[in-house]
Amino acid sequence: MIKLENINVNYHDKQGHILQAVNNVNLHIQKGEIFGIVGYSGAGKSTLVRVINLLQKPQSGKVIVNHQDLMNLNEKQLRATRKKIGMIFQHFNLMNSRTVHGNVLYPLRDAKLTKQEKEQKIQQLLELVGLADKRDMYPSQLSGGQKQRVAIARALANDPEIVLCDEATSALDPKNTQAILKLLKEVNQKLGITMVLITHEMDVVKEICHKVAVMEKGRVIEVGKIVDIFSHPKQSLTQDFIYTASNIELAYQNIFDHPLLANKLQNDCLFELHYIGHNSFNPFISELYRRYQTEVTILYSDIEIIQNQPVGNLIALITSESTPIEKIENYLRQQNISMSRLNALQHENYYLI
Ligand SMILES: Nc1ncnc2c1ncn2[C@@H]1O[C@H](COP(=O)(O)OP(=O)(O)OP(=O)(O)O)[C@@H](O)[C@H]1O
Repeated sequence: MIKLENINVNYHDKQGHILQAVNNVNLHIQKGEIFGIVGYSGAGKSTLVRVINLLQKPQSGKVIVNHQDLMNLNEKQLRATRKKIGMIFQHFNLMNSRTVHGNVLYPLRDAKLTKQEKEQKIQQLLELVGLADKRDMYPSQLSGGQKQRVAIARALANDPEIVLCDEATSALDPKNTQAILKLLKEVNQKLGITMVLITHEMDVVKEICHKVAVMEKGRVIEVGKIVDIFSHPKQSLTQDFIYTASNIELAYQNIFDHPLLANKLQNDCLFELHYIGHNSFNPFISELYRRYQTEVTILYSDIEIIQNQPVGNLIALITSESTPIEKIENYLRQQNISMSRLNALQHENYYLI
């Protein structure tokens, strides 16, 4: 559906220096997917997402949407294509002088529909986003979450095939964030709209995306299905993002600060285990004891359901007197449980070895 090939975007700063905001990016986004692009501020996410509808023209590369290279379109063709790509912004970008109804009507001003058809459409959209009773209100009379609902209705007015969401929930409180993510998911499922969602919050990605690309300094450094990325992140930046979206970092702090654990940490091996799918329910801890008389003390554990798959994380002390730890690692690997040993003595800056 969307193919970005070798995209490069450069900016010039006031001193005339070139800044490479997007550096040779290749992405393939399938029809009907919710695709997340995550990265810290300045990574190039907004620039990249604006390339998809050519609001930002790249210096080089191909932007292919529905088998059409947008770089080859003339202005009129591009305007028609852009109508099929809706956009939602962090700060809603509503017109304050128009009512909710007026904001949703605006993108329909040139549509080849009768007045009655337009009214019917607006009514349907306002019902979809749960704002039918607010149609005559002005943006200043709405909460942030309600404003974003208006923005979503407006983005859907021209029956887009793609919706680009630029930090759509970053200005909202946690409750409204959840409600807007739920609505976006519904829109994706009911209308089959492909969504590209940029954010600096891995929690948002975890909640609704099917796939994610991680960006750093203009480059895509890792891309994959959510479950794979969360269970086996390859890059340390990806791991950082995942840690911030879980309680694992706090768990480490508590573990290393705990006076009773300090001695134990000197003698026993501390491990981080990750597993996905059915393994989350396998009684592997009792199995380790039965097979190898190995004791596992769980210091932290959680199981999340990501894209309908259980994903488990565990921090545990493993005491194995008679069996070499390599044998245990081997056994767990056979169960598709990945295991990393932590050097507990370096706990100021704990690290995986
Ligand atoms: N119009 C511009 N002129 C010059 N530099 C720009 C322009 N727009 C963005 N940049 C720079 O390009 C880089 C990428 O910016 P971009 O906004 O795409 O990143 P981002 O990941 O979306 O960040 P944020 O989450 O803060 O919006 C940054 O260093 C930014 O300062």
